[in-house]
Amino acid sequence: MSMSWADSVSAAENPAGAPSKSAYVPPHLRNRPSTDPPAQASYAGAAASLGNDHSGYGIPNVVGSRWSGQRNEYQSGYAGGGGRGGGWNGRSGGWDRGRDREVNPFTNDDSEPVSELESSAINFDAYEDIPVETSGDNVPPPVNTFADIDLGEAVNENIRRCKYVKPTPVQRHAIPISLAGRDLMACAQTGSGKTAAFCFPIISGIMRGQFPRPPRPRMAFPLALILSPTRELSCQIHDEAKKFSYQTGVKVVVAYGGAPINQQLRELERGVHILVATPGRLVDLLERARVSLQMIRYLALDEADRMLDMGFEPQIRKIVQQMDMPPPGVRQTMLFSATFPKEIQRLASDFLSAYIFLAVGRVGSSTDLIVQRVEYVQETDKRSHLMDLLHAQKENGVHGKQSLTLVFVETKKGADALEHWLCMNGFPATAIHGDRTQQEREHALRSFKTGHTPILVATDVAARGLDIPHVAHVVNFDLPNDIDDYVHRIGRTGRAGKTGLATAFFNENNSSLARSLSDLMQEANQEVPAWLSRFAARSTYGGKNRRGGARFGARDFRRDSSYNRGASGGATDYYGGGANMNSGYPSGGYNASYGTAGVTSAWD
Ligand SMILES: Nc1ncnc2c1ncn2[C@@H]1O[C@H](COP(=O)(O)OP(=O)(O)OP(=O)(O)O)[C@@H](O)[C@H]1O
Repeated sequence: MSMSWADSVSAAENPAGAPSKSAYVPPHLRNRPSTDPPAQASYAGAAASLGNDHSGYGIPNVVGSRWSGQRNEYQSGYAGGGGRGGGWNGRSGGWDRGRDREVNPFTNDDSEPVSELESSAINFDAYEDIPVETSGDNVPPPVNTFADIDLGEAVNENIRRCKYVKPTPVQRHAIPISLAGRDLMACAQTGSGKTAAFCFPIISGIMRGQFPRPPRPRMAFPLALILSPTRELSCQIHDEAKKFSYQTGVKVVVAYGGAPINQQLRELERGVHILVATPGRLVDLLERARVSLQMIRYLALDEADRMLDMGFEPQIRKIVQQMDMPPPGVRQTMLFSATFPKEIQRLASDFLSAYIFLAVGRVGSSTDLIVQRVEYVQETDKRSHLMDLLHAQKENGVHGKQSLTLVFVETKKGADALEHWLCMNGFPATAIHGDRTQQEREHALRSFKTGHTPILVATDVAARGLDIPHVAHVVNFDLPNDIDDYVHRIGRTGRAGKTGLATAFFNENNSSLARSLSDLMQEANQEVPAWLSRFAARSTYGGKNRRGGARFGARDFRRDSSYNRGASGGATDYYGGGANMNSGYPSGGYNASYGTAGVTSAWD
């Protein structure tokens, strides 16, 4: 089957101000009447300024009168896009303080020097004919070029600096949907450009929006919140968002655990429009009353299914539903991932209002840019087998400075042990896992990215989102229990139209994964070894396998008959029936309930 990207180129359960009895109430929320909607009027597009006249709150003046003579009015209106009156036009709008301190993010790239060139060399032909499905009411049509989207000149200039020639398929569909002010649940394959798909509309919306003045000094009132599950991913999104927002005046700040909080607090005090954060550190900042979410206009969850699974859901509910964030419908919410189990979709719908579901490629599928191999290897033979692979790579010249190998293991101890063993055997390796200090984690990643240590041994902490150029080979030394984790792990290679290789060591311990692995490989046009098919035939779906007893492939859970029967009126509330399918999907869905996916390694 051809699998490429087609078009080439509650209202919250517990609304703000009504924390549950047992919930922690930060000082700035205490004694608030429970019915007080946070800054409601401001979200109606009322003219207000985010200008900072508070001492010590040095954020740029978004639409304050001081800048009125320098802005361009945006003529193309977007419903719900945050108002039209204010647009900034790149360099003419900017920070009233600290502007000249804005470091040029395009000269501050610690990745390989070739990376910029490669961005422009994205192989869009690889993405022909990918199935795209949208469902929901009045889905805005996709665009073909960045010029078709009115993101503003400053953002367009940054797109050119990034060397993005045309939008990837998920960007073609997701950006117009978001610019139209619609909530979105988007599923697209690893490495397909989801970060820009949610960053561009947020930046553009903040640039053209009119927002009220932050009510308090010494407290940060971001307009947009981007949550991601790991520190490294948050840093990466922050770096990307800074490139996309360079010289727009939109200020992006990152907050994540393991790094000194005082530095992050100082940064926040200087002002923030877009806060990129890991959930744990954000909860800390909220509890210290140093951040308020009452002005949040945009909420994006990257790796949304991970953010809503057992490990993170309570923290996310606390942040989104139990603090002072405006409810769905008032804020705009965007959920992105490469995988979206139906049970997680169901949970996620609590956070969304009349949303559009977008699937580019089959939900949870892997890209066929990645050649997948599975080898039968007993536990005791894994090290020597890995050594053979690495030796072969060396001999074939695949393993050079530009080609990196990422080796996934199940445990932190296992990562330490394998790193040590590889180094002892003459293979320059480093490791990343949750028991390492943040400094060690960052050092390991840098050393890997620059090719100094071209082998990185990692737990699942590195499985999601990380965009490391030149990862030529992903080895699943230990396979995960969950097929979605496998999809994310192998997705560290074969990104942005490039090809990659993924090798998995399989043995009896992985029997429960056999069927979903075999289905996934078949679906991605990979050769499935006969022995794996035999394992698959013997095994049933189950255990921690989220796909349950269904056929591979999933879609908007609102289209399930069980959902429509079970939800009293919910089906019509959520899903207006306007489904758009550019290509057929198998009728099977997820039948089994979502299991307790292993959350072992230290996230955040
Ligand atoms: N329009 C574009 N043209 C060229 N390159 C692009 C474009 N959009 C994104 N990229 C590049 O593609 C790579 C992958 O993008 P990104 O990290 O956003 O993928 P992703 O879909 O979020 O992946 P994952 O599911 O693993 O998180 C990045 O290096 C990014 O710079």
